[in-house]
Amino acid sequence: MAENKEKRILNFVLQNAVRGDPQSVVDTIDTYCSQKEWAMNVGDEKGLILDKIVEETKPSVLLELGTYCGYSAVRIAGLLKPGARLLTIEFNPDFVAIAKQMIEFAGVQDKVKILEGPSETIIPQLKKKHEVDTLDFVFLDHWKDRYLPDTVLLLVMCGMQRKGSVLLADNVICPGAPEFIKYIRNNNHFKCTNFPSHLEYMKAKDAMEKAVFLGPGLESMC
Ligand SMILES: CCCNc1ncnc2c1ncn2[C@@H]1O[C@H](/C=C/CNC(=O)c2cc(-c3ccc(F)cc3)cc(O)c2O)[C@H](C)[C@H]1O
Ligand SMILES: [Mg+2]
Repeated sequence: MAENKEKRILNFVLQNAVRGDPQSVVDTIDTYCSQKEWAMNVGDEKGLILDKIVEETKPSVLLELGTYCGYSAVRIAGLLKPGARLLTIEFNPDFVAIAKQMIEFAGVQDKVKILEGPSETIIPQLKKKHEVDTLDFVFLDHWKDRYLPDTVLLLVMCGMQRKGSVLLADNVICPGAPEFIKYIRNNNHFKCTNFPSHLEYMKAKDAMEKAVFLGPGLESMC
């Protein structure tokens, strides 16, 4: 297998983190990516915002779009109550392989299921194939121009958002997700909150956007 950055991150974790300890895996990735090679993990600063929102939402069924190396999947899984589960979608098989090993090393494999494939194919399968009724929490961190189409897909699938379910989007400043932001802030079925922060491991400004679904209006009753 080609030696690449993601493989080096995984190997650094396997050699330096504490097996079965999600926080140790997260801290070890942050150490590597801040000192050796930058990578697009949500990181330690925005990670604290993610932690707080997951903890206050107390979700049972969660979805992540864009697993990459599994950093946020491990971070989120470490906060989940017994029985809660995270589904994470990733279409690059090399990253699926990396994330699988990262998740298993962290000992959270019973809470996290990686769904391999493009989100636009997997999302319509969530109800029937993956027994998802509604989603309590969705973390958007995949290609930024896919945030909006996938949010609409999740809504259109009906029941994918119950009253109070939370969407959290990374990178709404850097690289930015302007179409998503324009849509979600103008949609009166969502209550939006912006969380200013910084790009992972850098000084550049970034932010996360939280959007709480207020429930379907009559016009969108399915
Ligand atoms: C079309 C298929 C869609 N459906 C899909 N279905 C399944 N999986 C998908 C889909 N689309 C993408 N993925 C996977 O998700 C991951 C992609 C993650 C993307 N993240 C960024 O681009 C980013 C950039 C920067 C950044 C900031 C500043 C810079 F200077 C440089 C970079 C920072 C950040 O925090 C960032 O998260 C993974 C690599 C990719 O295979
Ligand atoms: Mg990101």
